[in-house]
Amino acid sequence: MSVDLRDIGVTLAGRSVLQGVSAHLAEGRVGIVGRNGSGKTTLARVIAGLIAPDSGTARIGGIDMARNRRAALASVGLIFQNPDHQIIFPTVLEEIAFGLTQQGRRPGEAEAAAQAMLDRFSKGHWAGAATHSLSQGQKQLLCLMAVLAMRPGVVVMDEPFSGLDIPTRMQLMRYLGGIAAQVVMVTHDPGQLRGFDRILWLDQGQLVADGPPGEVLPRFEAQMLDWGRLDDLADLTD
Ligand SMILES: Nc1ncnc2c1ncn2[C@@H]1O[C@H](COP(=O)(O)OP(=O)(O)OP(=O)(O)O)[C@@H](O)[C@H]1O
Repeated sequence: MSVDLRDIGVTLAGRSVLQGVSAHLAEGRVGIVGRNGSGKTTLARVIAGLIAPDSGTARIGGIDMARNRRAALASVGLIFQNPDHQIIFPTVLEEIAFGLTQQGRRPGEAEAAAQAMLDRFSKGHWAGAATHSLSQGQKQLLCLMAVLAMRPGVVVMDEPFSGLDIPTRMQLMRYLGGIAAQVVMVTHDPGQLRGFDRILWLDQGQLVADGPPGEVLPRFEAQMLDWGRLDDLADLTD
């Protein structure tokens, strides 16, 4: 799988949020970093097909999102920053099985695959649990399991680990390390990008660096620490 972004521009509510973002992403693990409001979530949504760019083209696996949206969407899964925006079913098993039936699997088969995904994370006992009764972190894990169960070619994740405890995070990172899908992950934590192949650094809607983690992350961290040392918070707002 690959994600091809050419000269992407996005304007939201009259404000330019992304400008001239171009990158051909063929690497297995791609991280997106940048300050609050730099456009990371917007870019993740463009890649996942939730936002059509105002200019430029986005292709997934060679398919132009604007021309064949259905085919492009079939190969990409998005894990939202806020799980409450993603969960729609009353029970955990239904939530995971739904996507699988949408892919054409029979209900019994979908439920068996959903149960297998739960077991994979030692959460088999969650099957009948009410989704609204889960904690935020548990909901986040549920969303991850639901998307991963569909085996998308590209998984786009927006701060997927923020609510997870350390053992669950480690378990999930190990799992992600082993899946065949291309992973595109937005995070504020460079520590989560160990082992990644490529990092995109966004600032004020533009790509300011694009390269291997060893090159991009030390510069990013140094810049963030420099800005963090400023006492005047007004200097930090855009
Ligand atoms: N629906 C919207 N309408 C108007 N402006 C928006 C909308 N969504 C995002 N923006 C603006 O676009 C800019 C980029 O937002 P985005 O959520 O992509 O940033 P981000 O890098 O993901 O931030 P964070 O790290 O805080 O999650 C921000 O200035 C934000 O206010």
